[in-house]
Amino acid sequence: MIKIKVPATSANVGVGFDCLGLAVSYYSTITFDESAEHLIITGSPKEFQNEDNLVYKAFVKGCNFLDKPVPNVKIDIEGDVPVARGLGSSSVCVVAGLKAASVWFDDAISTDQLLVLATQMEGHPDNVTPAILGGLCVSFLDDQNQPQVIQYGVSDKLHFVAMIPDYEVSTHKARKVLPKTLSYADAIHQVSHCAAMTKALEIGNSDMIHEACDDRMHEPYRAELIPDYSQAKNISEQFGGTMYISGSGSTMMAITADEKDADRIVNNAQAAFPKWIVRKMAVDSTGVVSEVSERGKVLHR
Ligand SMILES: Nc1ncnc2c1ncn2[C@@H]1O[C@H](COP(=O)(O)OP(=O)(O)O)[C@@H](O)[C@H]1O
Ligand SMILES: N[C@@H](CCOP(=O)(O)O)C(=O)O
Repeated sequence: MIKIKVPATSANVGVGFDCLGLAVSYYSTITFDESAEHLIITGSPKEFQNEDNLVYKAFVKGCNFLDKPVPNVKIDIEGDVPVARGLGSSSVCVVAGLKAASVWFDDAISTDQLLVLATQMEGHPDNVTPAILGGLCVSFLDDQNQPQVIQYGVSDKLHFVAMIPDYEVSTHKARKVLPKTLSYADAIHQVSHCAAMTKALEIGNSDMIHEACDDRMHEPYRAELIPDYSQAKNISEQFGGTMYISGSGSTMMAITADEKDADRIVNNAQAAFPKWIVRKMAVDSTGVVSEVSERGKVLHR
C-alpha cells in the first residue's frame, strides 16, 4: 500500500497572484492499493467516486508519462483539506495521484518532472509547487513552459490563522470575475508589494507585511464572492492581524507576529462564525511525503 500525505496550500499570499504559495500544516492523506476491480474510490464525496476523480486522473497521467499500464487500484481519500475553499484541494489531488504513480513504479518521476506534470494539470504553479516542496515558494513558467521555483524562508515569529467558511468558492468561477488587463501603475504597485511581501515574511516584520499586503490583481474582485469578507477582515485587523484571501477563497488567512493576537483572532472569528473552521496553522516545510507498507509493516518512506 502506498500512502501519500499532501499539505494544504495558501496560494497568492495576498499580492503574489499565480506565483506565490505557502504550504501549511493541514493535510490530506490518500492511500493507493492493489485492487481486483478496475477502480474503487472511497472517502471522497460520492460525486467524485468515478473515473473523473482528479486523484485518479493524475495517477493515470503519471502512469502514461512513464509509459506504464495503469494498474487496477483502490484509492482512499481522507483528510482535512476542504473542497473549493482556497486551500488547494485540487493540488492535493493532483500531487497525490502523480506522486503515487511515481512511487508505484519505483520513484520513477523526478521532483522536476512532478512539478511540470502537476503544473500542466493545475494550470498555474502556485499551489502545486509548495504542495510538492513545502514552505513559501515563488514559481513561474519559463519560455519553454517549464516551472522555475525559488523558495523563501518564513520567520517562525509569524502565526497564521485560517478562517474557513462553510461555503465554497470555485477557483474556476473566481478566475472569471477578474479583469483582463492591468494598468502600468497597478503593475508597478503589484511588483513592489510582492517583492516586499516575500522579504517581510522572511524576517517576520508584521508592519511591513501589513503595508505589502495590498493587492490590486484579484482580491478587490473576489471579495465580492465572500459575503463575510469585511467582517472577517475587521476581526483580523482589530487584533493586529493582516488578512488576505487564501487562493481564490473562500478561506481568509490572517497573519500576526503575536501569538496572543492569533488566539484572539481565532476566538473572535469562531464566535462570529460558529459554523466555520477557524484554526491556527504553521508553515509546512516538507511538502508531499510518501510511505510504502505491506501488512502493517512500513517498507520505506
Ligand atoms: N476529495 C476529492 N476527490 C476528488 N476531487 C476533488 C477532491 N477534492 C477536490 N477535488 C477536485 O478539486 C476541485 C476543487 O478545486 P478548486 O475549485 O480549485 O478549489 P480548491 O481551492 O480547493 O483547490 C473539485 O471540484 C474537484 O474537481
Ligand atoms: N492563483 C490561483 C490560486 C487558486 O488557489 P485555490 O486554492 O483557490 O485553488 C488563483 O488565485 O486563481
